[in-house]
Order: sequence, then structure tokens, then C-alpha cells
Amino acid sequence: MDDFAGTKPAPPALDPQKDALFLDFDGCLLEIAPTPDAVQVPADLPQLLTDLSERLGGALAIVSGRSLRELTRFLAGYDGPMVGSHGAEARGMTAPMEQMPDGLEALQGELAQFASDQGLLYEDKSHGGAVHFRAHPERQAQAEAFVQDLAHRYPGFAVQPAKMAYELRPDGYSKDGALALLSALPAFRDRAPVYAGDDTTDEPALAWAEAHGGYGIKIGAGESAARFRLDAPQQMRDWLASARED
Ligand SMILES: O=P(O)(O)OC[C@H]1O[C@H](O[C@H]2O[C@H](CO)[C@@H](O)[C@H](O)[C@H]2O)[C@H](O)[C@@H](O)[C@@H]1O
Repeated sequence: MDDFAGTKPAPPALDPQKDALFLDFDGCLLEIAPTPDAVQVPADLPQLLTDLSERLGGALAIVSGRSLRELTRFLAGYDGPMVGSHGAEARGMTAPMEQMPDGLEALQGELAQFASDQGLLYEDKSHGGAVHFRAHPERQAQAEAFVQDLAHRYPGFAVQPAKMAYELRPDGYSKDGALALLSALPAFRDRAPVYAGDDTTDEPALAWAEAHGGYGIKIGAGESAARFRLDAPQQMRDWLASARED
């Protein structure tokens, strides 16, 4: 573990015969934007993912905190496996979550009202919701206290910290849990897991890849269980593009 960029090497070249690739979305494939809807998806990204998936024999998946409906919209043209909502929902494999916890709509209503009262941004998600304080960082403490209280009152949901945001997601699901499920699929089985991500939400998955014969790639600065680091999403996309050409 370390605390700053520059102390970890860049990742080695991907091995299309042996590796399985798992990619976070925001902050990994795409630069962080002021609001969730403002992200810029490079026009060639879906095709890059499609080509790389083919090279890997189908062993490529997106693993994100975003709702699946958002991932599908942003990555239209890429048809491979995706895990959304921090491990709760999936495309291309059996959905990890069988039943939505009680109270989703009421929880979303309370969170939306809190965000409106505080002048914060509410993000409606298929399996929960998020309150973003990027425009008002001074209101972080209020936001944290409110989501903790919500999680206490809605026991099926857990607080998920994100970059300048707090989310509520179904309890018991995670990105590392998603990696375990994906790795059991025929296309991923017996391959070395390579996971790339930028945030605290990615750390369990980065550690999982390191512990299961593969490696993690941390995008950007900060402590990480990953052995390797790339500075920013552009470097990540360059690394993917070179893996396609190799
Ligand atoms: O697991 P990820 O794919 O990294 O998704 C995590 C959350 O990302 C999004 O929020 C973050 O990115 C936004 C756009 O760049 C940014 O405005 C926000 O401050 C970040 O927290 C997304 O909105 C969430 O739903 C995801 O769970």
C-alpha cells in the first residue's frame, strides 16, 4: 500500500490468452465530471471494448456502481457482460440480487427530498440512490449523517461512499462478490483476473484480483491494494488500445 501516485509501476501488457479483464467505469474508463450525466464517452470506446473482448475470448466485463440502465445507455454498441449498482445487478450472467429490499421508493423519496432541501444533486438509481455534494463540499457532514440515518432505518440498504457523493445500495453486494461470480463463467474461468478502478468502491475488487492470481491497476492517486497504477482514464484507454493492437 502507499499513499501517493508515482510509487507503483505501470501495468504489464495484457495477455489475451491468460488474462480476464474487469473494468470500472467512472474515473477509470472516463474522466470524472461535475455531475453524473456530464461524463464524456469517447465515440470509439464501445468498439474498443468490443474488440478487446473478442481478443480475450469474451473475458471482459464492466463492473460499476452505476445502474445497469445507465451503463447500457453510455456504452451503447458494447454488448458484453456488465455488473451494475455495486454488484447488485448484472447483464450477461444471473443477476446477483434476487429480491429488492423493502422500502426502495420511500428511501429514494427521502433522499431526493434531503438533496433538494440542501441544494445538493440527487441521482436516482435502479437499486438505490445517491446524493452528490461536489458543488457544496461543505455539506458533506450533513449528507453523511443523513445517509447513515437512512441506512439505519432501511435495514436492507447500506451506505456506499463514492467520490464527493454518498450512495445507498442494497446490502450484501459488492464488486469483489461480482468478480467471484463472473470468474465462474466459462469465458472467465481459469484466467488471471485483472481489475482496474479508481475509487474506494474498487478496493475490495482490486484486492480480490491480487489475491486470485491476477493483479489490480489503480487509476490515479491514493492508497491501494493494487500493484500497478495509471495516472488517469486517458492512460487507461491508451493501455486498452495497445492491448487491442498487440
Ligand atoms: O463504480 P463506478 O463506475 O466508478 O461508479 C461510481 C459512481 O460514479 C458516478 O459518480 C462519480 O462520477 C460522477 C461523474 O464523473 C461524478 O460527478 C461524481 O462526483 C462521482 O461520485 C455515478 O454517479 C454513481 O452512480 C456511481 O456509483
